[in-house]
Amino acid sequence: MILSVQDLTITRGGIPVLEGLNFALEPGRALVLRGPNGVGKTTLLRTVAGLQPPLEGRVDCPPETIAYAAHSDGLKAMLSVTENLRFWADVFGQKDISAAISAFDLEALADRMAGTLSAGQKRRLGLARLLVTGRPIWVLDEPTVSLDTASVQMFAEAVRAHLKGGGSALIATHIDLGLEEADVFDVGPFRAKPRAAQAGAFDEGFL
Ligand SMILES: Nc1ncnc2c1ncn2[C@@H]1O[C@H](COP(=O)(O)OP(=O)(O)OP(=O)(O)O)[C@@H](O)[C@H]1O
Repeated sequence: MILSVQDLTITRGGIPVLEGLNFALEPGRALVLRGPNGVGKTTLLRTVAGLQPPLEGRVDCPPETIAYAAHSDGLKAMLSVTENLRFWADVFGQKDISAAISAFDLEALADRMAGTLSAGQKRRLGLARLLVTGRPIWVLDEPTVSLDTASVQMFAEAVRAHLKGGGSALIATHIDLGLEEADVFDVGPFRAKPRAAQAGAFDEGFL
């Protein structure tokens, strides 16, 4: 499944933030989004994931092919690690959670309630969820926040395995993931020129 973005202009709070974006992401490829704080990377990922419409242009890719991991982990605090993964596997119609547990070294934590995990352990569990979605296109917003060096490598290995299996990944990050095979797209030059705010901003619900 190819993700294609054409002549995209995106808004936040009704104000255009990035414009004239064009890129494609093919199976087996990773694309790292770079750009300074506040430039619009999160807004771009939300638009690609179908959570908000673009102001102009289009995203060609069925939203049901995308697994989106936002800043927040979205874990169920009162469920165990295993129960969290089973829950998400059920949502996505998948059966096997063992690969997700081993890819993110969660065996020793399998019976712990998610709410009792450390920040980095929660992040590992949040990322392990990607593996139980069965979805080919991963759209990831700052996936390595709270991760130590070994866990960043673990994450990079999981992405690499996903690419080898024909998946793809669009990742906004400020750090070096050690994914030499990834392409890099600096969105900084695509800052939108000032325009009047659009009426009826729709994204306040995401605050
Ligand atoms: N509800 C809102 N109303 C108005 N402006 C907003 C709203 N939410 C975010 N913004 C602004 O939209 C711009 C784009 O934000 P976004 O989160 O997409 O940036 P980012 O590139 O992901 O930043 P970072 O690297 O800090 O995560 C920022 O300047 C931000 O202040």
